[in-house]
Amino acid sequence: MSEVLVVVEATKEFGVKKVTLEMLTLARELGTPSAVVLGGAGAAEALSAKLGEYGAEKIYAAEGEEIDGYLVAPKATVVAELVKRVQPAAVLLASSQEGKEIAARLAVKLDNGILTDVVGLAADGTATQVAFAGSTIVKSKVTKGLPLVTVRPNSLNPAPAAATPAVEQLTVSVTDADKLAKVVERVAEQKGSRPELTEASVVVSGGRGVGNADNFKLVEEMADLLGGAVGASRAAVDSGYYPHQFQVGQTGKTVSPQLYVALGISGAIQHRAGMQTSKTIVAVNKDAEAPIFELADYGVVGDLFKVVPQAAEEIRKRK
Ligand SMILES: Cc1cc2nc3c(=O)[nH]c(=O)nc-3n(C[C@H](O)[C@H](O)[C@H](O)COP(=O)(O)OP(=O)(O)OC[C@H]3O[C@@H](n4cnc5c(N)ncnc54)[C@H](O)[C@@H]3O)c2cc1C
Repeated sequence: MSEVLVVVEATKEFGVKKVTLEMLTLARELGTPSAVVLGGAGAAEALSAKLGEYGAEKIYAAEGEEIDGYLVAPKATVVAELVKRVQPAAVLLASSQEGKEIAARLAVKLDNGILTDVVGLAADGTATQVAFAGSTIVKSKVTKGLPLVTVRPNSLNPAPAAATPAVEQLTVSVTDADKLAKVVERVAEQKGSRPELTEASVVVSGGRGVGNADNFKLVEEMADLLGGAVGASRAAVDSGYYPHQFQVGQTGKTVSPQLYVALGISGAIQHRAGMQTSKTIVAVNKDAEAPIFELADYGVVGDLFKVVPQAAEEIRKRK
């Protein structure tokens, strides 16, 4: 079976991201998964056990300052060279900011088609995407080159399938043009005990209806009760209620959890763009005409300051 390249997303603190495990699971249905690790020295060794646990038969590693010290351009160059050499059946990247940018550059370098935000990929290269607030399923195929797709996090359940990957170090030869944007400093994001927003299986988001920054405690409390992450609408972020890195939507993060709870959010199209593929959507809004109710599986028309404490109380009881 042909190789399927999976470009690994990982963090120093938490290791391999869940979306990578999803991509390895998907890759096993298409061919033989090979993980591509692009990072600092020793990254492949640190990640190999986890990648093997989810079926990576091989790990291609491009490591060191040439890769880690710059933004995405060197990564795209390395993956493009690898694709030309191994001629994989498909290339999978995460639908993250970085994954999409590498994929776009790859498509240009290889003169290849690209599909983003894919939630499924069949062995014949037919990709599934979800559009228009989840109301339309789109089936598409790359018509030029190989299936080059970015996979939306939380699209499938990662399943382990043990393998013992051999690690192959790649020779990194990047051009000066790849080094035009250098990383000068890295500051670790302050993280609490909550899951990462794009990886969480439960997201509780607050909008302008939450009223002020202090009231966001209510949103946080609900998220903690459900073991979820906190999100926010742009209006909430712009009003200073919650930090920008938690914004969900077109100009924020894309989430696709099992459960999305929208508190005091109207459901503007730009907000929907970031959460419409959530499996179950619950909305609390005092306006029965709010567009979020067109999308919600369960809706409560009411004042969130009355509804949320009651819901929290009930969840606590059932716990
Ligand atoms: C180019 C562009 C990009 C954008 N990108 C994004 C994006 O990434 N993410 C995003 O979210 N938006 C984005 N927006 C903004 C978007 O259009 C909306 O303005 C925004 O989503 C509205 O946020 P909201 O629903 O919190 O606020 P509002 O639209 O003001 O809605 C607040 C809601 O809270 C309800 N409410 C008020 N008080 C209570 C209460 N006590 N209890 C219950 N309900 C209550 C109201 O009935 C109302 O429906 C973008 C806009 C543009 C033009």
